[in-house]
Amino acid sequence: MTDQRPIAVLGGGSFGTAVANLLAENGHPVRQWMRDPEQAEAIRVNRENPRYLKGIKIRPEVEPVTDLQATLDDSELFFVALPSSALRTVLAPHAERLSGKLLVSLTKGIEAQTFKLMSEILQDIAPKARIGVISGPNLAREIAEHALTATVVASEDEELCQRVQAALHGRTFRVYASADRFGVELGGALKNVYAIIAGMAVALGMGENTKSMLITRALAEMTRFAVSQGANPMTFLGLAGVGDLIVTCSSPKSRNYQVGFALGQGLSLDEAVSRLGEVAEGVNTLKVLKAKSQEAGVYMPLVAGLHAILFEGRTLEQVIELLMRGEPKTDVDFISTSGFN
Ligand SMILES: NC(=O)C1=CN([C@@H]2O[C@H](COP(=O)(O)OP(=O)(O)OC[C@H]3O[C@@H](n4cnc5c(N)ncnc54)[C@H](OP(=O)(O)O)[C@@H]3O)[C@@H](O)[C@H]2O)C=CC1
Ligand SMILES: O=C(CO)COP(=O)(O)O
Repeated sequence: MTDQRPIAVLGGGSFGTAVANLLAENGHPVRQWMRDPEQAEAIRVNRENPRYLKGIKIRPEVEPVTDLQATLDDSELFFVALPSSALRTVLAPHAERLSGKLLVSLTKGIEAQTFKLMSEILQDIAPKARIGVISGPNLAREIAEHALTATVVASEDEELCQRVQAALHGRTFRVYASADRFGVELGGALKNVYAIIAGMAVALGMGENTKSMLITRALAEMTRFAVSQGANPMTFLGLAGVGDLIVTCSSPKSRNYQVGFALGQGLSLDEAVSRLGEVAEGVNTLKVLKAKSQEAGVYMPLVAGLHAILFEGRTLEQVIELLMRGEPKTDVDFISTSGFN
Protein backbone atom coordinates (compact mmCIF):
# COMPACT_ATOMS: atom_id res chain seq x y z
CA MET A 1 0.00 0.00 0.00
CA THR A 2 1.31 3.46 -0.86
CA ASP A 3 2.20 5.66 2.11
CA GLN A 4 0.27 8.90 1.51
CA ARG A 5 2.83 11.12 3.23
CA PRO A 6 5.21 12.48 0.63
CA ILE A 7 8.65 10.94 0.49
CA ALA A 8 11.33 13.62 0.57
CA VAL A 9 14.54 13.83 -1.43
CA LEU A 10 17.04 16.42 -0.20
CA GLY A 11 19.22 17.80 -2.99
CA GLY A 12 18.53 19.19 -6.43
CA GLY A 13 21.42 17.54 -8.28
CA SER A 14 21.52 14.66 -10.72
CA PHE A 15 21.22 11.82 -8.25
CA GLY A 16 18.49 13.43 -6.15
CA THR A 17 16.52 14.06 -9.33
CA ALA A 18 16.96 10.50 -10.62
CA VAL A 19 15.86 9.00 -7.30
CA ALA A 20 12.91 11.39 -7.00
CA ASN A 21 11.72 10.24 -10.42
CA LEU A 22 12.08 6.55 -9.45
CA LEU A 23 9.97 7.08 -6.34
CA ALA A 24 7.37 8.91 -8.42
CA GLU A 25 7.25 6.10 -10.96
CA ASN A 26 6.36 3.78 -8.10
CA GLY A 27 3.34 5.95 -7.34
CA HIS A 28 4.65 7.97 -4.38
CA PRO A 29 4.11 11.68 -3.96
CA VAL A 30 7.63 13.15 -3.73
CA ARG A 31 8.98 16.46 -2.47
CA GLN A 32 12.41 17.29 -3.79
CA TRP A 33 14.07 19.97 -1.69
CA MET A 34 16.65 22.24 -3.29
CA ARG A 35 18.16 25.51 -2.12
CA ASP A 36 17.73 27.47 -5.33
CA PRO A 37 14.22 28.93 -5.83
CA GLU A 38 14.89 29.66 -9.50
CA GLN A 39 15.83 26.06 -10.12
CA ALA A 40 12.70 24.88 -8.28
CA GLU A 41 10.50 27.20 -10.34
CA ALA A 42 12.14 26.09 -13.59
CA ILE A 43 11.52 22.43 -12.72
CA ARG A 44 7.93 23.19 -11.71
CA VAL A 45 7.24 24.89 -15.02
CA ASN A 46 9.35 22.90 -17.50
CA ARG A 47 9.43 19.48 -15.76
CA GLU A 48 13.16 19.23 -16.41
CA ASN A 49 16.35 19.85 -14.39
CA PRO A 50 18.46 21.28 -17.22
CA ARG A 51 21.63 21.96 -15.24
CA TYR A 52 22.01 18.48 -13.73
CA LEU A 53 19.87 16.08 -15.79
CA LYS A 54 19.14 17.69 -19.15
CA GLY A 55 16.61 15.95 -21.36
CA ILE A 56 15.01 13.86 -18.59
CA LYS A 57 11.29 14.44 -18.06
CA ILE A 58 10.49 14.91 -14.38
CA ARG A 59 7.27 13.22 -13.40
CA PRO A 60 4.30 15.25 -12.16
CA GLU A 61 4.36 13.47 -8.76
CA VAL A 62 7.71 15.21 -8.00
CA GLU A 63 7.15 18.59 -6.37
CA PRO A 64 10.26 20.78 -6.21
CA VAL A 65 10.31 22.72 -2.92
CA THR A 66 12.62 25.18 -1.15
CA ASP A 67 11.19 25.28 2.38
CA LEU A 68 13.41 22.85 4.28
CA GLN A 69 11.57 23.09 7.61
CA ALA A 70 8.21 22.23 6.07
CA THR A 71 9.80 19.41 4.06
CA LEU A 72 11.31 17.90 7.21
CA ASP A 73 8.04 18.23 9.12
CA ASP A 74 5.79 16.75 6.45
CA SER A 75 7.66 13.54 5.57
CA GLU A 76 8.84 10.49 7.44
CA LEU A 77 11.16 8.92 4.86
CA PHE A 78 14.07 10.99 3.51
CA PHE A 79 16.68 10.32 0.84
CA VAL A 80 19.63 12.63 1.37
CA ALA A 81 21.50 13.47 -1.86
CA LEU A 82 23.57 16.46 -0.76
CA PRO A 83 27.30 16.74 -1.41
CA SER A 84 29.35 15.52 1.57
CA SER A 85 30.69 19.04 2.10
CA ALA A 86 27.14 20.36 2.65
CA LEU A 87 25.25 17.61 4.47
CA ARG A 88 26.10 18.57 8.06
CA THR A 89 25.68 22.32 7.51
CA VAL A 90 22.29 21.86 5.88
CA LEU A 91 20.80 19.43 8.42
CA ALA A 92 22.41 20.26 11.78
CA PRO A 93 20.22 23.34 12.39
CA HIS A 94 17.13 21.09 12.07
CA ALA A 95 18.21 18.28 14.38
CA GLU A 96 15.04 18.17 16.46
CA ARG A 97 12.86 17.80 13.35
CA LEU A 98 14.70 14.61 12.38
CA SER A 99 14.00 12.64 15.53
CA GLY A 100 12.30 9.29 14.77
CA LYS A 101 12.48 9.84 11.00
CA LEU A 102 13.97 7.45 8.44
CA LEU A 103 17.08 9.03 6.94
CA VAL A 104 18.78 7.31 4.02
CA SER A 105 22.03 8.76 2.73
CA LEU A 106 22.80 8.56 -0.98
CA THR A 107 26.01 10.56 -0.60
CA LYS A 108 29.35 8.88 -1.32
CA GLY A 109 31.86 10.94 0.61
CA ILE A 110 33.83 11.33 3.84
CA GLU A 111 33.81 14.39 6.12
CA ALA A 112 37.18 16.12 5.99
CA GLN A 113 37.71 17.03 9.64
CA THR A 114 36.31 13.90 11.26
CA PHE A 115 36.69 11.08 8.70
CA LYS A 116 33.02 10.32 9.30
CA LEU A 117 30.79 8.77 6.68
CA MET A 118 27.53 10.54 5.91
CA SER A 119 25.31 8.15 7.85
CA GLU A 120 27.56 8.67 10.88
CA ILE A 121 27.03 12.41 10.53
CA LEU A 122 23.27 11.86 10.31
CA GLN A 123 23.51 9.80 13.49
CA ASP A 124 25.52 12.55 15.21
CA ILE A 125 22.92 15.14 14.25
CA ALA A 126 19.86 13.02 15.02
CA PRO A 127 20.66 10.16 17.42
CA LYS A 128 16.99 9.19 17.56
CA ALA A 129 16.54 8.93 13.80
CA ARG A 130 16.56 5.60 11.96
CA ILE A 131 19.53 5.58 9.59
CA GLY A 132 20.43 3.78 6.38
CA VAL A 133 22.45 4.21 3.21
CA ILE A 134 22.10 3.40 -0.45
CA SER A 135 25.11 2.61 -2.58
CA GLY A 136 25.98 0.66 -5.70
CA PRO A 137 26.77 1.06 -9.41
CA ASN A 138 24.28 3.85 -9.91
CA LEU A 139 25.13 6.47 -12.51
CA ALA A 140 22.29 8.97 -12.20
CA ARG A 141 21.71 9.50 -15.89
CA GLU A 142 21.50 5.79 -16.62
CA ILE A 143 18.97 5.35 -13.82
CA ALA A 144 16.95 8.24 -15.19
CA GLU A 145 17.05 6.67 -18.66
CA HIS A 146 15.85 3.35 -17.24
CA ALA A 147 19.00 1.32 -17.82
CA LEU A 148 18.56 -1.89 -15.82
CA THR A 149 20.25 -1.10 -12.52
CA ALA A 150 20.79 -2.57 -9.04
CA THR A 151 21.63 -0.95 -5.75
CA VAL A 152 22.02 -1.87 -2.07
CA VAL A 153 20.19 -0.41 0.89
CA ALA A 154 22.17 -1.02 4.05
CA SER A 155 21.15 -0.62 7.66
CA GLU A 156 21.11 -2.53 10.93
CA ASP A 157 17.41 -1.59 10.92
CA GLU A 158 15.79 -4.39 8.90
CA GLU A 159 12.43 -2.70 8.75
CA LEU A 160 14.02 0.43 7.27
CA CYS A 161 15.63 -1.72 4.55
CA GLN A 162 12.25 -3.23 3.74
CA ARG A 163 10.58 0.19 3.60
CA VAL A 164 13.23 1.46 1.21
CA GLN A 165 12.99 -1.65 -0.96
CA ALA A 166 9.22 -1.25 -1.16
CA ALA A 167 9.53 2.43 -2.06
CA LEU A 168 12.31 2.20 -4.65
CA HIS A 169 12.39 -1.28 -6.15
CA GLY A 170 10.80 -1.14 -9.59
CA ARG A 171 10.65 -2.29 -13.18
CA THR A 172 14.19 -1.17 -14.00
CA PHE A 173 15.69 -0.70 -10.53
CA ARG A 174 16.52 -3.61 -8.22
CA VAL A 175 17.14 -2.90 -4.54
CA TYR A 176 19.09 -5.50 -2.55
CA ALA A 177 19.43 -5.29 1.24
CA SER A 178 22.47 -5.55 3.51
CA ALA A 179 23.02 -5.25 7.24
CA ASP A 180 26.59 -3.92 6.69
CA ARG A 181 25.98 -0.19 6.60
CA PHE A 182 29.62 0.70 7.25
CA GLY A 183 31.04 -1.54 4.50
CA VAL A 184 28.47 -0.52 1.90
CA GLU A 185 28.96 3.16 2.60
CA LEU A 186 32.75 2.98 2.75
CA GLY A 187 32.89 1.17 -0.61
CA GLY A 188 30.93 3.96 -2.28
CA ALA A 189 33.21 6.65 -0.87
CA LEU A 190 36.54 4.95 -1.58
CA LYS A 191 35.96 3.96 -5.20
CA ASN A 192 35.71 7.61 -6.30
CA VAL A 193 39.47 8.03 -5.80
CA TYR A 194 40.26 5.12 -8.09
CA ALA A 195 37.87 6.45 -10.74
CA ILE A 196 40.06 9.55 -10.97
CA ILE A 197 43.09 7.34 -11.56
CA ALA A 198 41.21 5.27 -14.16
CA GLY A 199 40.10 8.37 -16.07
CA MET A 200 43.69 9.58 -16.09
CA ALA A 201 44.94 6.25 -17.42
CA VAL A 202 42.46 6.35 -20.30
CA ALA A 203 43.41 9.93 -21.23
CA LEU A 204 47.04 8.79 -21.34
CA GLY A 205 46.12 6.06 -23.82
CA MET A 206 46.90 3.16 -21.50
CA GLY A 207 45.79 -0.30 -22.62
CA GLU A 208 43.12 -2.70 -21.43
CA ASN A 209 45.65 -4.71 -19.38
CA THR A 210 46.50 -1.54 -17.50
CA LYS A 211 42.85 -0.69 -16.81
CA SER A 212 42.21 -4.18 -15.52
CA MET A 213 45.30 -4.08 -13.31
CA LEU A 214 44.24 -0.73 -11.91
CA ILE A 215 40.71 -1.81 -11.07
CA THR A 216 41.83 -5.06 -9.48
CA ARG A 217 44.63 -3.54 -7.44
CA ALA A 218 42.22 -0.75 -6.45
CA LEU A 219 39.85 -3.35 -5.08
CA ALA A 220 42.68 -4.98 -3.12
CA GLU A 221 43.77 -1.61 -1.76
CA MET A 222 40.36 -0.30 -0.76
CA THR A 223 39.43 -3.59 0.84
CA ARG A 224 42.69 -3.70 2.78
CA PHE A 225 41.91 -0.25 4.12
CA ALA A 226 38.32 -1.18 4.91
CA VAL A 227 39.43 -4.25 6.88
CA SER A 228 41.79 -2.04 8.89
CA GLN A 229 38.77 0.05 9.83
CA GLY A 230 36.75 -2.98 10.93
CA ALA A 231 34.63 -3.49 7.78
CA ASN A 232 33.59 -6.89 6.43
CA PRO A 233 35.68 -7.59 3.29
CA MET A 234 32.92 -9.72 1.79
CA THR A 235 30.81 -6.59 1.27
CA PHE A 236 33.47 -5.38 -1.18
CA LEU A 237 32.70 -8.31 -3.46
CA GLY A 238 29.14 -7.04 -3.88
CA LEU A 239 27.40 -4.25 -5.77
CA ALA A 240 28.58 -1.50 -3.44
CA GLY A 241 32.22 -2.64 -3.70
CA VAL A 242 33.45 -4.18 -6.91
CA GLY A 243 30.18 -3.30 -8.70
CA ASP A 244 30.51 0.42 -8.11
CA LEU A 245 34.28 0.33 -8.65
CA ILE A 246 33.82 -1.19 -12.12
CA VAL A 247 31.19 1.28 -13.29
CA THR A 248 32.91 4.37 -11.95
CA CYS A 249 36.35 3.35 -13.25
CA SER A 250 35.04 2.47 -16.72
CA SER A 251 32.47 5.10 -17.55
CA PRO A 252 33.07 8.56 -18.99
CA LYS A 253 29.68 9.40 -17.42
CA SER A 254 31.30 9.30 -13.96
CA ARG A 255 32.26 12.78 -12.78
CA ASN A 256 35.30 11.44 -10.88
CA TYR A 257 36.47 9.66 -14.02
CA GLN A 258 35.97 12.91 -15.94
CA VAL A 259 38.18 14.80 -13.49
CA GLY A 260 40.87 12.14 -13.94
CA PHE A 261 40.51 12.27 -17.72
CA ALA A 262 40.95 16.06 -17.69
CA LEU A 263 44.03 15.71 -15.49
CA GLY A 264 45.43 13.15 -17.93
CA GLN A 265 44.89 15.68 -20.73
CA GLY A 266 47.12 18.10 -18.83
CA LEU A 267 44.58 20.31 -17.03
CA SER A 268 45.32 21.40 -13.46
CA LEU A 269 43.11 20.07 -10.67
CA ASP A 270 41.32 23.42 -10.36
CA GLU A 271 40.69 23.54 -14.10
CA ALA A 272 39.44 19.95 -14.14
CA VAL A 273 37.03 20.54 -11.25
CA SER A 274 35.68 23.80 -12.60
CA ARG A 275 35.24 22.37 -16.10
CA LEU A 276 33.11 19.63 -14.53
CA GLY A 277 30.81 22.02 -12.62
CA GLU A 278 29.33 19.14 -10.59
CA VAL A 279 30.35 17.22 -7.48
CA ALA A 280 33.41 14.94 -7.75
CA GLU A 281 33.68 13.56 -4.22
CA GLY A 282 36.93 11.68 -4.92
CA VAL A 283 39.07 14.82 -4.69
CA ASN A 284 38.22 15.44 -1.02
CA THR A 285 38.17 11.73 -0.25
CA LEU A 286 41.71 11.43 -1.59
CA LYS A 287 43.01 14.01 0.90
CA VAL A 288 41.42 12.45 3.96
CA LEU A 289 42.13 8.90 2.86
CA LYS A 290 45.83 9.57 2.37
CA ALA A 291 46.09 11.02 5.88
CA LYS A 292 44.03 8.22 7.44
CA SER A 293 45.93 5.43 5.69
CA GLN A 294 49.21 6.87 6.92
CA GLU A 295 47.87 7.17 10.44
CA ALA A 296 46.59 3.58 10.32
CA GLY A 297 49.75 2.25 8.64
CA VAL A 298 47.83 0.77 5.69
CA TYR A 299 49.74 0.28 2.43
CA MET A 300 47.83 2.20 -0.30
CA PRO A 301 50.23 2.89 -3.17
CA LEU A 302 47.57 4.09 -5.63
CA VAL A 303 46.17 6.59 -3.15
CA ALA A 304 49.68 7.75 -2.23
CA GLY A 305 50.60 8.05 -5.93
CA LEU A 306 47.58 10.15 -6.90
CA HIS A 307 48.07 12.34 -3.83
CA ALA A 308 51.72 12.87 -4.78
CA ILE A 309 50.68 14.03 -8.27
CA LEU A 310 47.85 16.31 -7.18
CA PHE A 311 49.21 17.76 -3.95
CA GLU A 312 52.95 17.08 -3.65
CA GLY A 313 54.27 18.29 -6.99
CA ARG A 314 55.29 14.87 -8.34
CA THR A 315 54.95 14.20 -12.06
CA LEU A 316 52.87 11.39 -13.44
CA GLU A 317 55.99 9.77 -14.90
CA GLN A 318 57.72 9.79 -11.51
CA VAL A 319 54.73 8.17 -9.83
CA ILE A 320 54.24 5.52 -12.51
CA GLU A 321 57.95 4.66 -12.30
CA LEU A 322 57.69 4.35 -8.51
CA LEU A 323 54.52 2.23 -8.67
CA MET A 324 56.04 -0.14 -11.21
CA ARG A 325 59.18 -0.54 -9.08
CA GLY A 326 57.15 -1.43 -5.96
CA GLU A 327 57.60 -4.99 -4.78
CA PRO A 328 54.72 -7.18 -6.07
CA LYS A 329 53.38 -9.00 -3.03
CA THR A 330 50.42 -11.34 -2.70
CA ASP A 331 47.66 -11.11 -5.32
CA VAL A 332 44.60 -11.65 -3.12
CA ASP A 333 45.45 -10.70 0.44
CA PHE A 334 42.51 -8.76 1.71
CA ILE A 335 40.37 -11.56 3.11
CA SER A 336 42.94 -11.94 5.86
CA THR A 337 42.39 -9.66 8.82
CA SER A 338 45.88 -10.36 10.14
CA GLY A 339 47.28 -7.03 8.92
CA PHE A 340 49.68 -8.86 6.52
CA ASN A 341 50.13 -6.87 3.35
N1 LIG B 1 25.28 11.57 -9.82
C1 LIG B 1 25.44 10.28 -9.64
O1 LIG B 1 25.50 9.49 -10.62
C2 LIG B 1 25.53 9.74 -8.27
C3 LIG B 1 25.82 10.55 -7.18
N2 LIG B 1 25.92 10.01 -5.94
C4 LIG B 1 26.25 10.85 -4.81
O2 LIG B 1 25.20 11.79 -4.60
C5 LIG B 1 25.72 12.94 -3.95
C6 LIG B 1 25.10 14.15 -4.59
O3 LIG B 1 25.56 14.15 -5.90
P1 LIG B 1 24.80 14.63 -7.20
O4 LIG B 1 23.34 14.73 -7.05
O5 LIG B 1 25.30 13.78 -8.26
O6 LIG B 1 25.47 16.09 -7.28
P2 LIG B 1 25.33 17.21 -8.38
O7 LIG B 1 26.68 17.78 -8.59
O8 LIG B 1 24.59 16.71 -9.54
O9 LIG B 1 24.43 18.29 -7.62
C7 LIG B 1 24.78 18.82 -6.39
C8 LIG B 1 23.52 19.34 -5.73
O10 LIG B 1 23.82 19.67 -4.38
C9 LIG B 1 23.36 21.00 -4.16
N3 LIG B 1 24.13 21.66 -3.11
C10 LIG B 1 25.45 21.92 -3.10
N4 LIG B 1 25.77 22.56 -1.95
C11 LIG B 1 24.62 22.70 -1.25
C12 LIG B 1 24.29 23.30 -0.01
N5 LIG B 1 25.22 23.84 0.77
N6 LIG B 1 22.99 23.29 0.38
C13 LIG B 1 22.05 22.72 -0.39
N7 LIG B 1 22.28 22.14 -1.58
C14 LIG B 1 23.56 22.14 -1.99
C15 LIG B 1 23.51 21.69 -5.50
O11 LIG B 1 22.71 22.84 -5.49
P3 LIG B 1 23.09 24.15 -6.37
O12 LIG B 1 22.80 23.79 -7.80
O13 LIG B 1 22.15 25.19 -5.83
O14 LIG B 1 24.53 24.45 -6.13
C16 LIG B 1 22.99 20.59 -6.41
O15 LIG B 1 21.59 20.55 -6.40
C17 LIG B 1 27.26 12.84 -4.09
O16 LIG B 1 27.81 12.51 -2.86
C18 LIG B 1 27.49 11.69 -5.05
O17 LIG B 1 28.64 10.94 -4.72
C19 LIG B 1 25.74 8.68 -5.73
C20 LIG B 1 25.44 7.84 -6.77
C21 LIG B 1 25.32 8.31 -8.11
O1 LIG C 1 28.68 6.90 -7.68
C1 LIG C 1 28.46 6.95 -8.86
C2 LIG C 1 28.06 5.76 -9.65
O2 LIG C 1 27.75 4.70 -8.83
C3 LIG C 1 28.61 8.22 -9.58
O3 LIG C 1 29.93 8.49 -9.72
P1 LIG C 1 30.43 9.98 -9.99
O4 LIG C 1 30.12 10.77 -8.75
O5 LIG C 1 31.89 9.82 -10.27
O6 LIG C 1 29.66 10.47 -11.18
